Amino acid sequence: MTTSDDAFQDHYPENVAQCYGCGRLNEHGHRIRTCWDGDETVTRFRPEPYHTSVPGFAYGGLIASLIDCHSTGSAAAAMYRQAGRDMDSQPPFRFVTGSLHVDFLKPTPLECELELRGQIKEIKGRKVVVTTSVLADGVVTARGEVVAVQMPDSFGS
Ligand SMILES: CCCCCCCCCCCC(=O)SCCNC(=O)CCNC(=O)[C@H](O)C(C)(C)COP(=O)(O)OP(=O)(O)OC[C@H]1O[C@@H](n2cnc3c(N)ncnc32)[C@H](O)[C@@H]1OP(=O)(O)O
Repeated sequence: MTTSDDAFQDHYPENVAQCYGCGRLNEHGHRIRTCWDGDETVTRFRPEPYHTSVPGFAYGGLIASLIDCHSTGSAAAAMYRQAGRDMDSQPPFRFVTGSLHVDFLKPTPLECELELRGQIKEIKGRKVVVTTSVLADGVVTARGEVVAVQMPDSFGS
């Protein structure tokens, strides 16, 4: 059962909850948590000092990683929402990243909480396209677009 305090990632089945970006079971990962805010999705994340690129600013790979997992989580939630289904219902919708595009618009400061806001651009068949903005103190510093595709049964074989 989904409650208003739950993050999408709280509902990932254990076999997809190890992801470095979003897996709640990965103690070394970012463990991002994403929720709906109306028709947008929101993740808040505070970088650590070791996420540095240029001193004082966040590493671009971190930003890309946050956009990636924020967007795949948003894709899954959007698919459940479109189907009128609870995120714990079966069979699960599991998404992987087909494509990740990131524009770094401004340096992203390290010492503030980042807000990621996602919008569902398209849902078509097994594909969901999500656009995600990264905001630092209300200023958009990066923008990404992710094509998330439902994991085929043959994934990895
Ligand atoms: C609650 C549980 C949550 C579970 C959530 C779990 C969260 C884990 C998040 C992990 C995030 C990651 O790092 S995932 C790890 C990194 N990613 C991967 O390893 C994925 C590796 N790639 C693949 O396995 C495959 O290429 C796939 C699954 C992405 C796509 O292969 P496919 O399944 O054969 O796809 P296919 O039928 O050809 O295409 C379906 C549609 O997607 C489009 N499409 C496919 N690939 C691309 C692409 N690279 N760029 C653009 N678009 C693409 C096609 O044009 C088509 O659109 P149309 O013609 O219908 O319009």
